[in-house]
Amino acid sequence: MSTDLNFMHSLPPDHFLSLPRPDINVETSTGTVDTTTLAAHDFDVDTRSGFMPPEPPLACLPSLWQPWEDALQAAVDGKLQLGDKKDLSNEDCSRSERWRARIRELPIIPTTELKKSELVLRRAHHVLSWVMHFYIRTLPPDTPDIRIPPPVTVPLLQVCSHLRLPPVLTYSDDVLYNWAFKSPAPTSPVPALDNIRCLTLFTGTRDEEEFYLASARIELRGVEALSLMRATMDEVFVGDAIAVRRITSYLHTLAGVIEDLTKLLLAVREGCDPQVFYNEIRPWFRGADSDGQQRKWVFEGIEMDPELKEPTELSGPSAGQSALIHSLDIFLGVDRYSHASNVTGNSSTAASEKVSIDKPSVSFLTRMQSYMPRHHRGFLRHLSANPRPLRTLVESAGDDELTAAYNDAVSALKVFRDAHVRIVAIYIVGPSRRGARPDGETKGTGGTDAISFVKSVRDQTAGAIINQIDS
Ligand code: HEM
Repeated sequence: MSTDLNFMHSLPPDHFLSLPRPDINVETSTGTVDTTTLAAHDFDVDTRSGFMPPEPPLACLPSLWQPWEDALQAAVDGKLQLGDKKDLSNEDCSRSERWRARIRELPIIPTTELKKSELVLRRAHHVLSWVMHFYIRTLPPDTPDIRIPPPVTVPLLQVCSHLRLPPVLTYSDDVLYNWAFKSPAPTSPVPALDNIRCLTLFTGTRDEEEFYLASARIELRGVEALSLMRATMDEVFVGDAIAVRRITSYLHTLAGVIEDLTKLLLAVREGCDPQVFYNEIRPWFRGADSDGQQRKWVFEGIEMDPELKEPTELSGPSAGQSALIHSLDIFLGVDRYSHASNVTGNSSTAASEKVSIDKPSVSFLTRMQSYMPRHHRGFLRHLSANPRPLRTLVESAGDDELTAAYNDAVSALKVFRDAHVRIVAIYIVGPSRRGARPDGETKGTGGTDAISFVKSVRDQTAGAIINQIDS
C-alpha cells in the first residue's frame, strides 16, 4: 500500500491523533485534546485500529458493579458446563445450580451512574450478557422456558436501552471489546495481529480464544481497506481522468487486502479445532432463535422499570455483525445483492433467495446492523448515503481498466465468501453429522440455516460483478 495511506502509523506520539481518546459520554479531562468533532471519531472508527478501539477495552467495572464482575469470574473459575452436555456429572449440575442461585440472589444494582461513560456501559453489556449466556446455557435441557432473573434483566435492559443494543451477547462483546495486550509492553501501541489476547472465554480453551482472535485479526487487517475506501471516495469526488487512474490502483490494492482477509479467515483452522468448536464452544452463544427447543426467553422483573420494553431481537453473536464486512459490501455496491430483503437466512426462503428489492421482509445482514455498536451503525448509514457511489462511477465511466479493478475487488470478496462457506462446512456441517450434540443442530448462532445462508450471500456477491465485453 502507498505510504500516504500509512501515515497514521508513523504519527509522532504527541500528535493529537496519537493521544488517548476521550470517553464519548464523559467530559474531556484536562490536557486531553477533544477529538469528538472529527468525523471518524463521531463514528468511533479509528484510523489505526478501525472498528476495534485503539486502547484496550475496560477490563473491570468500578466497585459499585463489582458483584457482576465477581459473578462472571465465578462462572469462569468454576468451569461451568453446558446444561445439555452428554454425561454431565451430578457435581457439574449442582455447581451450576449453586452459581445460578447466587445470580438470582444478587441485588438489583442501579445503572444511573454507569450511563455517564460509554466505556463503562460497554463493559457492563459485556459482563451482563456473558453472565446471562452462562445462566441460560447451564440450565438443564428439560427446563420448559428460560427465565432470566431480575438482577440480570433489569440492569441489562437498562444498559441496552442506553446503548441501543439487544440484550444478548454480540460480536462486539466477543471480539471488538474482548481483548487486552498480551504483555504490558506491547509490540505496537495499538492492537495488532500478534499482540492481543482475549479477556473473557466460556471454556478457557485456546480454540475459543483463537475463534475470537480470527475475527479480531480480520478487523485489524481491514484498517487498510477502510483507508483505501476513504481515499477512493475522495477521488470519486474529483472524478477526472487522474482520479479514475488512482481509483483503479486503489481497487487493485483493496483486492489484495481482501485476499489477506481470506487467508486470516482460513487460518482459524490452525488454532480452533472444529469438534471442540461445534461441541463445546458454539452452544454457549446460541440466541433465542437458535435454541433447538424454541424455548421462550422470559425477562423476569421487566415490569420494575416502566421504561423497559420486551426485547424482540435475540439472535446469538455472529461475525455477520462485523461492520468491516458490511462496509466492504456497501462501498462496493454489493449490499444491493447481499443485503437484499429476501436474504433472510430462514429455511423457507434460503433455497430460493434471488434479488427482490421490493419484498418487505428485512435481510439477515440488515437485521445484524441492530446488533452493532450504534456509532458503527451510524458509519454504515453514512457510507450508504454517499451521494457519489463507487459502482455508479464504474458503470458510467465505461473505462475497461477501472471496471476490471472493480471486478477484481468484488471477486476477492466473493472468494472470501467461498472460503467462509468452506469454514461453515468444516465447523458446523461436518461435526453435526458426527452426532456428539443432542440435536445435531446446523443453525448458525445468528439463527440462520447456516450453510444455505452463507452460500446464498456468496452467490449474491458474485451477482455484483459487472460484465465486460472482450475487445
Ligand atoms: C469457525 C469460524 C466461523 C464459523 C463457523 C462461521 C459461521 C457462520 C455462520 C453459520 C454464519 C451465518 C449466520 C449465523 O446464523 O450466524 C456466518 C455469517 C457470517 N460470518 Fe462467519 N463464521 C466463522 C468465522 C467468521 C469470520 C472470522 C468472519 C470475519 C470477520 C466471518 C464473517 C461472517 C459474515 C460477514 C457473515 C454474514 C454472511 C456474509 O456476509 O457472508 N465469519 N458465519
